[in-house]
Amino acid sequence: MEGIYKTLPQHTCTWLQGRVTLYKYQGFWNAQNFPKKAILAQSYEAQPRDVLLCSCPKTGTTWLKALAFAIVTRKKLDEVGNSPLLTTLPHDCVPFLENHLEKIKENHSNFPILGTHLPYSSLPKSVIDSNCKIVYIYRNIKDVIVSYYHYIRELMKLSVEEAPFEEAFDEFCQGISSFGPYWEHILEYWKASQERPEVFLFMKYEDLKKDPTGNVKRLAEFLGHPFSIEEEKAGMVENIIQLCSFDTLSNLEVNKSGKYQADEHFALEHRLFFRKATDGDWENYFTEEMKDKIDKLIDEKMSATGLILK
Ligand SMILES: Nc1ncnc2c1ncn2[C@@H]1O[C@H](COP(=O)(O)OS(=O)(=O)O)[C@@H](OP(=O)(O)O)[C@H]1O
Repeated sequence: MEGIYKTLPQHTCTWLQGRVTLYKYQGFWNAQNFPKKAILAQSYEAQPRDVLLCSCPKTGTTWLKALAFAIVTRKKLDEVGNSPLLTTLPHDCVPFLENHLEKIKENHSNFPILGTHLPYSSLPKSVIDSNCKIVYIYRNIKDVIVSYYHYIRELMKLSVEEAPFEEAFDEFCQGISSFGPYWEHILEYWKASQERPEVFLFMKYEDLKKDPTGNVKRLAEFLGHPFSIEEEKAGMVENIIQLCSFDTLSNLEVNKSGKYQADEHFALEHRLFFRKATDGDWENYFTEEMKDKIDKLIDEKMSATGLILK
């Protein structure tokens, strides 16, 4: 299993000065150690009450995990101010299936919610067979590209001058990015949601920003933990929104320092999960030509879905 990546199509990222090579495994690009992680994750025996929070990187995963965790654990706390989210990175509250299978299994009876960036076609078969609920979050592709660019650039310790954005953009448009092609990742989940709408909730990062109250209530209902009238009157929805907001989370000591141990070889700083969280940051990076190119690409790939990624 160790050497499986050697047989796969590969691409060395020139914009990262050759420091990263991605491999195409089961139709999606990823790091060298991914096939091993995916195969392990696919051995997971899901239970019908499991809920998966699924996403491509940089689309709102951290935020969605925080919200789901706060919603599901709220009754165990005297007040929101005691939440583990104040002292724990959201990715450690809701672990990734592909990174922390053992931890998920240990804690499963207390908290059956897990996160994953796995494409739909790579999910454990048991997730489909058990009809597990799936929340899928996606985001405007242009802001995803900018977010991804800075995230990987910082991981590789390169400055903006050392990592040309134009090349990163071109690569992303070719579908070459971690868990990319981005549109294929969305399309697989979207198609599955057309076949089994009852187990899917699609959420959009920008919608969550525009209407946090409506979307958090929708999420809570889908997770099977709707807010009671008393809770709503007591401001529980707003408290959770506030707790999970970018301002709160990004200013916590735990999220400013500390390292996330993605696996036994790889750790990254918590702060890299929190950058700017603004909509439309892409306007500071895209030329008119880039905007036209990506709009055309997305029209081509997504027009049949009705999902808006621009
Ligand atoms: N609480 C909260 N609210 C709103 N936005 C948030 C929040 N937490 C993180 N972010 C922003 O989400 C972007 C990171 O995406 P992900 O969480 O999907 O990244 S990852 O896949 O977990 O690596 C990244 O976006 P950019 O700032 O545009 O880079 C983060 O800043």
